[in-house]
Amino acid sequence: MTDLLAIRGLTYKRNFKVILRDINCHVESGQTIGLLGANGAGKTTLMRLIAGSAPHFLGSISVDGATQLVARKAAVSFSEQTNGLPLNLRVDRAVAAWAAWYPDFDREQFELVAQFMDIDHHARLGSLSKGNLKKVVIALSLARRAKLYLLDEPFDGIDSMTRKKIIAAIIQWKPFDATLLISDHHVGDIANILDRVMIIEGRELVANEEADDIRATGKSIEEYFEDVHAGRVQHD
Ligand SMILES: Nc1ncnc2c1ncn2[C@@H]1O[C@H](COP(=O)(O)OP(=O)(O)OP(=O)(O)O)[C@@H](O)[C@H]1O
Repeated sequence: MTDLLAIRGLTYKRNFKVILRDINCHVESGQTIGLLGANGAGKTTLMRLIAGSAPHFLGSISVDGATQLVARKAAVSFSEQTNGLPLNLRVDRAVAAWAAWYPDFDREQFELVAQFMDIDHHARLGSLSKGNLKKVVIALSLARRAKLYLLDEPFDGIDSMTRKKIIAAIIQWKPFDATLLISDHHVGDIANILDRVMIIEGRELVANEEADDIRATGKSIEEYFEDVHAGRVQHD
């Protein structure tokens, strides 16, 4: 396996405040990674930096070997990119817009995911419930043929049946060699599908572990996260 994502010495400030400090990590292709952290830890900010939506930082970020903003943006499908879609747009128009904007958008893939998640193509985005809008966001994000998928809290405010559907869609449609980074603070939902766990705490990346190494200690991913959060796990 090769490094799909490499971050070196990443420090990011906003309004003179350090949001992330000296983040270093390497991620292989094909992995599903849980990016965990309490509210305000910096998960969304890290995703924005990786996706190229926050351009000014110290250090380097490379996705599939690309460090330049345009190449990085092309390699990453980030769920937050859908935030720019007007709420009066119908789902089928949003799909057309995605197909026009992203050359790697695969309509057939979208239709498969949409059918699986019962997405209504004629509904306007603004008329959808929170859960149904999340489904559209996930389907649009997964339908790009990207190297790296960044899903920012895909289960926030979602009922358990819908969560299960979204997780099943993720497992079924993630390309084998693509890497998926999912941020969450409810670890339980995604624990079983994770290959790797990263935890941000106190503005730093304090854990970056193989999920199986954690499981081998007899702890669940959730218990491990709680231990790190409570300072019960020593890190370098
Ligand atoms: N534009 C901004 N200006 C100043 N500070 C910001 C800005 N955006 C985010 N922050 C701060 O950066 C920190 C990290 O925020 P971020 O949204 O990345 O956290 P998060 O881990 O995604 O949180 P949550 O789980 O609540 O979504 C927070 O302290 C937040 O207040």
